[in-house]
Amino acid sequence: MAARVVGRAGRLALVVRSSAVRLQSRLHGSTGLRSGSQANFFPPLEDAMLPSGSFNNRMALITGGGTGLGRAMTATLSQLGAQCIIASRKLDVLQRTAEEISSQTGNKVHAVQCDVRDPQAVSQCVDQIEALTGLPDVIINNAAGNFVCPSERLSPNAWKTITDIVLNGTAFVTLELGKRLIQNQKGASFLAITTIYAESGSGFVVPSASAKAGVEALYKSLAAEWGRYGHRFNIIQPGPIRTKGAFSRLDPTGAFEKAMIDRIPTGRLGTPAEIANLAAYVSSNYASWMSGAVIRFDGGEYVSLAGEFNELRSVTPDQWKLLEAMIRKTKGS
Ligand SMILES: CCCCCCCCC/C=C\C=C\C(=O)SCCNC(=O)CCNC(=O)[C@H](O)C(C)(C)COP(=O)(O)OP(=O)(O)OC[C@H]1O[C@@H](n2cnc3c(N)ncnc32)[C@H](O)[C@@H]1OP(=O)(O)O
Ligand SMILES: NC(=O)C1=CN([C@@H]2O[C@H](COP(=O)(O)OP(=O)(O)OC[C@H]3O[C@@H](n4cnc5c(N)ncnc54)[C@H](OP(=O)(O)O)[C@@H]3O)[C@@H](O)[C@H]2O)C=CC1
Repeated sequence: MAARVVGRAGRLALVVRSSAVRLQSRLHGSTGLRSGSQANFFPPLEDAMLPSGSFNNRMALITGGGTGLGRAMTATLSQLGAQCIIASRKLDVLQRTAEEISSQTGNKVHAVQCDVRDPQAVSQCVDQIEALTGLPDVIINNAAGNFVCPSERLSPNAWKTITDIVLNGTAFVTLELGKRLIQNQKGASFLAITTIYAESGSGFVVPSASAKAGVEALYKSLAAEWGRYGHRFNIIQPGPIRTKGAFSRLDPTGAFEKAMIDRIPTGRLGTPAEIANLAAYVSSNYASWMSGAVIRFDGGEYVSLAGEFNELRSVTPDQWKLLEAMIRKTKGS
């Protein structure tokens, strides 16, 4: 009896799988029933969302603002009236970005060299910022380092490098600015960019997952402790958004991109402009009651990965009839 049931279930699984695969390949090539077409329902809007002038007379520091998502956030804040300071290791990259954005928006963008792993460099960077613009009203901790690597291949220095940039770097920038802001009785909005796997953990990016989880604990803790000084602390967890920095280190051959898009319910990657709009909102006075928030911004990828029955999306209506009939026939336990 048991063998008959197992046999029938096995045959059904085969039928379900092979017809799903046939349908998938007819619609979308070799894998992924759902990628592509549903993305038409979710077009990315690229223009700045907040009213122009929302950041007039405000100073914003964006770490890692020379490239990728940090650059997009800088462009949006600058367009909305902020005077921005971008800080990271590569001064030439920062200066090029600063000039490009300033020339488009008409608002000054300052480039300051800083390795966030070095607390002394961070302190000197904040001295420079104070001299250039005064203490910032908006701080976005966006700088990060990452690469995919089986954990058994990680050297102690590889671990230290990622955790120093992501967790210690964020802590050094946040504490240095926080202390000076408190001394000057000035409030500010702090935002940290983490990732969806800060919550779940993830193999093959273990130093990054551990450090980003630490950043989330840091920001939630300070949201509770430093509200009394006028500081808000929030977190955005982005899903996949194409940047050279991330994709060259996490999917160097491009082999995983299609499978990744297939599991995103909105059927596409995010765009830098979309996350820039969210970061601008969270950092603006429109969000002055938001603190301690963790905002997942991933097109639905996290819940899609988490639900153990989500693969049933590939079951066809005819197969559902068959499955339902089998389930209804079951009596007792
Ligand atoms: C499934 C498909 C996925 C596709 C895309 C998914 C998108 C979703 C993404 C989700 C989260 C993303 C999070 C991110 O943070 S993305 C941002 C990535 N950007 C960066 O990393 C930019 C900055 N990175 C760097 O500068 C370097 O990559 C760095 C290695 C992090 C730091 O550079 P540097 O200080 O120069 O460090 P070293 O080169 O001296 O290396 C230090 C140490 O680390 C070892 N190491 C370096 N690379 C690797 C590697 N690939 N594998 C193993 N180990 C590595 C290196 O050997 C050194 O150790 P040791 O001295 O012991 O040799
Ligand atoms: N793109 C994506 O899909 C996702 C990205 N994220 C997060 O978004 C943020 C931006 O990533 P993304 O734009 O994709 O990648 P990038 O590689 O473009 O950005 C990382 C930035 O961090 C700076 N940086 C690295 N190390 C240091 C350091 N020691 N000191 C100061 N700055 C440093 C780099 O500048 P420099 O080399 O000049 O120092 C670079 O500008 C990161 O926090 C990342 O974890 C999270 C989830 C998904």
